[in-house]
Formats: sequence, C-alpha cells, structure tokens
Amino acid sequence: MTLAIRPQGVAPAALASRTAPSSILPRGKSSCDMTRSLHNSVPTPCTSAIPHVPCRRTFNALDCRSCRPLICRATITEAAPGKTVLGFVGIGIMGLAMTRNLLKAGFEVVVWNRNSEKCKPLEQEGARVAASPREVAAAATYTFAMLSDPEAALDVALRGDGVVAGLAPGKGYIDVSTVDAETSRNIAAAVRAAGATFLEAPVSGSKGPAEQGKLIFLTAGDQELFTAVAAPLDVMGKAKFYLGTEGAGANMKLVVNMVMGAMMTSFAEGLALADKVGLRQQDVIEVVGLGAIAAPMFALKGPTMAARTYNPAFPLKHQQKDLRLALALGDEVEQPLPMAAAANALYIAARRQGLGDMDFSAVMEAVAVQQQAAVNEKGQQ
Ligand SMILES: NC(=O)C1=CN([C@@H]2O[C@H](COP(=O)(O)OP(=O)(O)OC[C@H]3O[C@@H](n4cnc5c(N)ncnc54)[C@H](OP(=O)(O)O)[C@@H]3O)[C@@H](O)[C@H]2O)C=CC1
Ligand SMILES: O=CCCC(=O)O
Repeated sequence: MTLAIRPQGVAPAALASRTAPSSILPRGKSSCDMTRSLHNSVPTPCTSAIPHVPCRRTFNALDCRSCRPLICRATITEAAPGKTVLGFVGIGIMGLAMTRNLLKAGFEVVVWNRNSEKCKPLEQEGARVAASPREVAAAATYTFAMLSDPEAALDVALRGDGVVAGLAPGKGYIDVSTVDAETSRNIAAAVRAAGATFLEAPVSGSKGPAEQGKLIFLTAGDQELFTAVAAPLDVMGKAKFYLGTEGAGANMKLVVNMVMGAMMTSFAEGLALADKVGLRQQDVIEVVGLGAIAAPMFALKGPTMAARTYNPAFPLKHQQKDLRLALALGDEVEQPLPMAAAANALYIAARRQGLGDMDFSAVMEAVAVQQQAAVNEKGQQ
C-alpha cells in the first residue's frame, strides 16, 4: 500500500521544513479565522449544538490547521477487523465490491442501500442490513458512503434519517463518492457539527480494482480519521493519498476523471476513423498498446469497444457528471477546458441516446451516430 501524505499545494521537498501551523493553511486563506487563544492552546469552551458528554480536551494548533469549528471531539480509535463495526451506504457497482472486501477481511459491516434488494448478497455474506443511513451511522464507528452524485451524497448525509443524524463524537464519516468540493465541504460542516470527523476519499480505479482491493484513495479532511481508517482503506485499496483540507481530494478526482473522459472520446474517434479508412480496429489497439500512448484503459476497453458491447463497469452517466463538475470547477477558477467541453458534449449525446447506464466506453456509439449524420448530410448535398 502506497501512502502519500501531502497537504495541498506543498511540494514534497518543502514538507519536511514546514512545521508552523500557519504555513499549512488551506489554499486561498490568507490567515486562520480562529481566535488567538486557539493558536496558544488556551482551553476554549465547546460550541457544539449537539448534546453530548463534554470532553476535557482543549483545542490546540492541530485543530487550527484545518480551521475546524469549535466543538469537542472524542478521541477516535484505529479501526481493526474483529474490533470495529464499519458502515457502508450506497451498494452500487463500487459499494458492493468494496463492502465485500471489508467482510472478507473480517470487519463487521452494517449496510444500507436505497434499493434494499442490492444488500441481499452482502447479507448472505455476513453483513447486517439497516433500515436507514442514520441506523448505519448509529451502529458503526466509521461509516463509508459510495453514492452517485452530489445530490445523492447530500441527501443521504443530511436528510432526517441520514448519516449525520446517527453520528456522535468518536465516530467518523468517509465519503468515497465522486462529488465537487463544495458538496464535500457542506457535508464536512454537518458532520463536524455533530461532533464527528470527516474524510472525503474519492477513488481512482473501477469495478475490477474495487473487486481486487486495488483502488487508489484520494483523501482530504480530518487527518486523524485518515489514520484511524488506514486498515479498511488498505483492505479496499493499493494506495492512499492524504491531500489536505476537504476539497483537495474532490478536485484531484475531478482532474483525473476529466483527463480520462477526454482520453476515452479521443480513443473512440480513433477507432471510428480507423474503421472508416479500412484499418482493423484490433490492429489499432495493438499498435497503441505498444507505443508511448499505451494505457491500461485502452487495452481493457478497446476489444469490447470494437465489439460494440458496453457492460457497465463505470456508468457513462457518472463520467458525464464528472466532466460537468470538472467544467464547473474550471469556470470557477477561470481555467478554460475546451477539450473537456468537447468530450462532455459527446457524453451528453450518448446519454440522450439512452446509454447513461452503459459503460462510459459506450461514448463510441455517440461517435458512430455523428459519423452517420455526416454521411447523411453529404448524401443530401
Ligand atoms: N463505477 C466506477 O468505475 C467508479 C465509480 N466512481 C464513483 O462512485 C460513485 C458510485 O458509482 P457506482 O457504484 O459505479 O454507481 P452505481 O450507479 O452502481 O451506484 C450508485 C449508488 O448511489 C445510490 N443512489 C443514487 N441516488 C441516490 C439517492 N438519491 N439516494 C440514495 N441513494 C442513491 C444508488 O442506489 P440505488 O441502488 O438505490 O439506485 C447506488 O447505491 C459515483 O460517484 C461514481 O462517479 C468512482 C470510481 C470508479
Ligand atoms: O471514476 C471512475 C474511475 C474509473 C477508473 O479510474 O478506471
């Protein structure tokens, strides 16, 4: 398992010499907005609105580091199989495979999914099925979520019987869904107001790596929670990065998936062009695989794209959502993204063709429709 701990915006070489808390404030903040007494570790009363047993901890420079709200947090413990109850909400393609690995590793797991049918295989493998996300969080020490999009992530966290309603000091919430930074920050604020800790941890890697326990976690948020859930992250993944304040993991994931989405459309166009000029698509896949642009994704998806079969590993609707979120991020920071915008248009076209639930490589079919439209147009001239 690769472990990389690197606060956002800090080059590796510069890390060792940086110790003052003020030097690792979140990017975009010129100074910490906490009171001076916090910097000096003077005891500060808890301001949590949630009734709980007051702790005796005082706030210190570590709390200042990520500008957390002034609430008590009970000490959190390291998760271990046979000792820690874990929760998992969102049993889709990814959630199913990830939960399976936690069960196989010996963790007790409580699960919930909107469509409860999807929990049945896990129940047979030893998971406990809860009636609501709140019940999961109440039963578990650490709850993971793997949900479709920002709307689902916010709803499952914040609704009346949502995860946050079941949290308390000493518990943690780890959202591994792909969402935007603002969504993540809103969930983090609600989690901390409940006295719990929050980690965003979107993953790189699809259905196969999820099944093999080889995901790559791009985490940010409460570093003590990152440390506490090292064991379950290691069960589900082959590498984990701690990138700093929440938002950094979400942004990293959107950057990676924006590149991936555009790579896939470019590859689909290449296969279409090759076919049009009488080249064998299988030969293109082989040539690409031997050269400088070889990529596991092309090797994996190429043959099924040539056969025009698209069993979903990464649903196309999620790839389009990621491009939409990446474009919004680019807009926010005034970074033009013309390639991503062009790719997004193709995924939108594919969704309109009814391919949202197919694998994202089905964008090939949007390319095919455009090809046919060009032929038709020429025929009419
Ligand atoms: N598949 C992949 O290769 C990868 C996916 N991701 C990301 O992981 C997340 C999940 O992806 P994946 O497992 O493939 O997707 P799926 O579509 O298979 O699963 C989506 C999950 O979200 C739940 N959900 C959706 N809307 C709601 C809602 N309003 N309220 C409650 N639950 C809801 C679904 O519940 P229900 O079953 O009831 O519909 C399901 O559990 C996405 O953010 C995706 O971008 C990240 C890396 C790789
Ligand atoms: O978000 C989905 C990512 C898929 C992958 O990394 O292969």
